[in-house]
Amino acid sequence: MLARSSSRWLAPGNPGMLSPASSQFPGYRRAHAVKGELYSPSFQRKGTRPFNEVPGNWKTGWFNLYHFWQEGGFHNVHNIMARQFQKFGPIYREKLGIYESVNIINPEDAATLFKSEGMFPERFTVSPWVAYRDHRNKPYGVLLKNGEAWRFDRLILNKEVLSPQVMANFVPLLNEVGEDFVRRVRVQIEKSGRGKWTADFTNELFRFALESVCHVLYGERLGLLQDFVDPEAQRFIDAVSMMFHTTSPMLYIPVKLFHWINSKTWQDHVKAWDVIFMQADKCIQNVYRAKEYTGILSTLLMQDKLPIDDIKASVTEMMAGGVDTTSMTLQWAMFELARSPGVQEQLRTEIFAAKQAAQGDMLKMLKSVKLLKAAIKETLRLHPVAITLQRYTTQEMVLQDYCIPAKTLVQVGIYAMGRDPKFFVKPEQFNPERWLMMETKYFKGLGFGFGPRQCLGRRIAELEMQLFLIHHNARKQVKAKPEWHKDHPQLMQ
Ligand code: HEM
Repeated sequence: MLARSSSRWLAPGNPGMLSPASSQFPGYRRAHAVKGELYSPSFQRKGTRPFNEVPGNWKTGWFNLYHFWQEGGFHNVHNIMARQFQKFGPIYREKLGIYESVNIINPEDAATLFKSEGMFPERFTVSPWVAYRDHRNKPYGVLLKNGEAWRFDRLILNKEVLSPQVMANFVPLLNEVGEDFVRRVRVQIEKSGRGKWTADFTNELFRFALESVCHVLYGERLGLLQDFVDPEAQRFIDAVSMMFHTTSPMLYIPVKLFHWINSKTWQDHVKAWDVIFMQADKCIQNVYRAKEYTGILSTLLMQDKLPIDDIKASVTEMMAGGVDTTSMTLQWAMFELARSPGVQEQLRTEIFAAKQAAQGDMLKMLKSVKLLKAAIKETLRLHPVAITLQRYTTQEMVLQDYCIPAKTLVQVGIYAMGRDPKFFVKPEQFNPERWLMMETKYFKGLGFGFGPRQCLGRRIAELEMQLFLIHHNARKQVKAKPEWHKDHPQLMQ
């Protein structure tokens, strides 16, 4: 049940967000590190070491890719990367298939990178996602755009999706779904007559997450928390999983090749995106019919600041991005809490006190659950949705004394950083309090990315997870069986 999600959103190894060929936007040239001719390898600032001396295996891309797949490839990328940092130190250069990058782990280096990212930060290109849109002639949303076009859309979307002013609109919508989920679990437990409920919890949480994100996007309930689930909605969930699943094999090899030979992976990828776009389109059509304000989509449509096709593209991306991200994080949070009964007890005490003080005012309550927020941060430290954050350097910079040319793909290994004792004391321990006490959190809490290109759905995700965990932990503590996991070592990986 708690196997690492095969559908990680945005990792390097996990595809991440991507950039289309942005040559369509004048004045903005797509940065791409792969092509050696974009920089001079001999570039070097005084007193620093040249780029070609960065340690790592970056001379044999195809050989490395072969080894990468042998070691479990995409599904093991987090461990492979942590090992590479141990082998080469805090910076290494690698080439996998056609992609080359410089990988860093040190928070100070992450700060150097992000502080210089400029107005148009750009991530790793997830070529299969772009290839699908080009194949079906669909517009890119904010996830896939770059340059001026990205910034224009992003600033408008930020106001409706990320700004503190709109949070109050989301709380009742997400609260309702969180309450319903917990109610459903209790009903199922009672119905079973055994005091427990056996279910495919991953899928239950997928349904919860899709229900939540759709409620804020479309102001509509899909009815996914009922016993009978619309098969179309389940198809959407399966399609999101399939879309991620088929992305990884096509990451480091030119997608054109898969397309050209019409491989099964490419066919499945196209089918998955077709279902995602079709379902999103259906939801969008329903909002057109609604008469009153309902959710983010209708606000964007009423404002009329973005072309309808661009709104649809970004809303579709948000719908697809809002499923396995929050659901997997919640699953990991519950796993960590279950094996740390002391922390769970503290959380319950905090939630109980906040509830008493807030007297039904959810917004007020959310302001006073610091440990809960820290627990989510701690979950993302140990189990980040994205294994790395990526940026193309906008200028020459020095990292760990090495000169890194402009337009180089640099990946911040946030999974490896989160588990390194140099940056976190006793990193293997789930200890949310570290986020409340730590003197410096400088560039360490990067689960949602950083800067103007950080996760657009961050506030929605945070609220959704906080409200879920509030309802999940709102009951009086039933004495937990301590250290049950010792009997289940396979769950400890
Ligand atoms: C636990 C939940 C989530 C995590 C950990 C997460 C993490 C991330 C990360 C790391 C990025 C890349 C940021 C960067 O490069 O600096 C990202 C981007 C993005 N996320 Fe999330 N995400 C989550 C949930 C969501 C949800 C619920 C939505 C939609 C409502 C969403 C929509 C997006 C979009 C559209 C982008 C691309 C933004 C852009 O390129 O401008 N995410 N997310």
